[in-house]
Amino acid sequence: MWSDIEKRGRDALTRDMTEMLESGDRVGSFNVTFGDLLFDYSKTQMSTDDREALLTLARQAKLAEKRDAMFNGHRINETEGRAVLHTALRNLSGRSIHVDGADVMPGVLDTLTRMEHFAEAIRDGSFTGQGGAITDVVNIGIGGSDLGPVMAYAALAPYADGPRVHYVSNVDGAHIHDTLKGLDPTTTLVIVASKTFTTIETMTNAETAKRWMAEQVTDPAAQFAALSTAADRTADFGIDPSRVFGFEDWVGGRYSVWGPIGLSLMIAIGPNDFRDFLSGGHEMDMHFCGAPLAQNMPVMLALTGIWHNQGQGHATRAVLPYDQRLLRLPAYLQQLEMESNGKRVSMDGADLKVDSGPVVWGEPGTNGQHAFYQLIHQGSRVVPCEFMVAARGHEPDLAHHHQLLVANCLAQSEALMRGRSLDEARALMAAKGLTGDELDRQARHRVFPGNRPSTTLIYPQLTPHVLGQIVALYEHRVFVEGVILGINSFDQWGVELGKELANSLAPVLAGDDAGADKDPSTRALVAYVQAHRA
Ligand SMILES: O=P(O)(O)OC[C@H]1O[C@H](O)[C@H](O)[C@@H](O)[C@@H]1O
Repeated sequence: MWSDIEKRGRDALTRDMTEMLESGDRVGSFNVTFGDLLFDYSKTQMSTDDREALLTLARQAKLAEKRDAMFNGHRINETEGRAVLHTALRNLSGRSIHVDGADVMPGVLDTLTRMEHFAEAIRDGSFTGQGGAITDVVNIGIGGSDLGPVMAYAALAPYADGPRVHYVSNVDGAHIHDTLKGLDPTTTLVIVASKTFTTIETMTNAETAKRWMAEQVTDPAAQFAALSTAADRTADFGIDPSRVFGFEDWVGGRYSVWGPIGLSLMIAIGPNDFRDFLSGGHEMDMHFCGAPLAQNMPVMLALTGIWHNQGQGHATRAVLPYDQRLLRLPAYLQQLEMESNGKRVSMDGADLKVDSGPVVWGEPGTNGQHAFYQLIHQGSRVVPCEFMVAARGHEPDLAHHHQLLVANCLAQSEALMRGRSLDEARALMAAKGLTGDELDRQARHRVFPGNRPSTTLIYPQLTPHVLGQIVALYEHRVFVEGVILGINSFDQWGVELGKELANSLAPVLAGDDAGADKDPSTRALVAYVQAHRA
């Protein structure tokens, strides 16, 4: 089956997308609408037959069964023996969900209610710091305990009417130093967000924040809250259980923004808007579970990804939101997609027969246009581009900005597809008065090969509800790609080795260990640091 997809994908590389669009009702057929969203994948080289083959691939991978197993709490994360139920965190339907016979929903909803009371108390000033109402919230976390709330807080800035929220993730002291500088410890709430409550970066930053607060506050722990699955460790840190919001091991870190890890977002935008975010995600869940595969947005987004990556051999994918407030979405999706599907063995431990998930990268438009789009248009490698844009912004007075933004977004996908031929480039140079060899040479630099694929996701406006739909769309896309690749999208063993070696290097850097087991290159780098750090 893979050989068929690979052959189809490679054969299609020379197929003319412009011609494909002219024939039949490709525009009407190569898109999916759901709720507020329109996903257009007509500017690709995928034919109707190819799409059928991809759908067959999905069916052969038992996609529907595996999807149902996830939603029904089966332990599909086999290498960690865990269920995968981030969808329960946004299940506002009243449906119960069982893990090993026990309904998890009462616990989920109870925690949601506790979060809402706490968020409201901060927002209305009934919970105060030792110097008065909370003005600033500092969320300390990394990876999944950071990227989701960071991304969503920026995305939903128009809805933020609570205290300011700041995010500290990096163990680099510069991050916490620059964040705390200028904050008043007596009116700051620190949230320590860590599923495991052992992550070295987070615990180091949390201790530093506690010392900072202790300089001016008699009871620093009273201005700390914790989000974690490890209640015992939060207690050891000194955080009162009334400000600990727990979750279960069936919430993966990179899928955790919907639950307690989203507390900073909830404090910023308020519980009602947070519920809108959840309901957007939940609607996408219902769509994913109910829509036929060919009209299923996550499925078609995933199959387009498989087509471009494994089928056509394009090793990267660019995510290009024409939405400045989605500036952290590419980083969020890097964790979601690459930590989930960057794996070279299948569920049973055998080597994958095809490449694992692609390298994901991107920046908001229009900024990227003035930076890396050169390569996207004229480089020798093809980069499938995933554009996204809102029909309207949040600034009615600046509607002309938004119109320019949308025009640029649509123009880029048009330019990628259309390109500019040598004849067209020659005509341009002739019009400038060039002739002979000079005309030819200058024209060649101005050729755009075109026929480069892209997809576009359009939504009316970036509301909490729409953001919920988009994030859940991408989560399920990752799931579908993982199922088709036959891998476990829910573990992350690939991050462990570096952590272990960092732990063993710390005493070497400190000079307490000679580092005899380290390679010559690493020893030389250590020696450099030791010589220059004084
Ligand atoms: O939430 P924590 O337990 O602190 O984990 C934070 C992050 O670190 C780990 O190394 C994983 O790579 C991430 O998936 C996780 O989100």
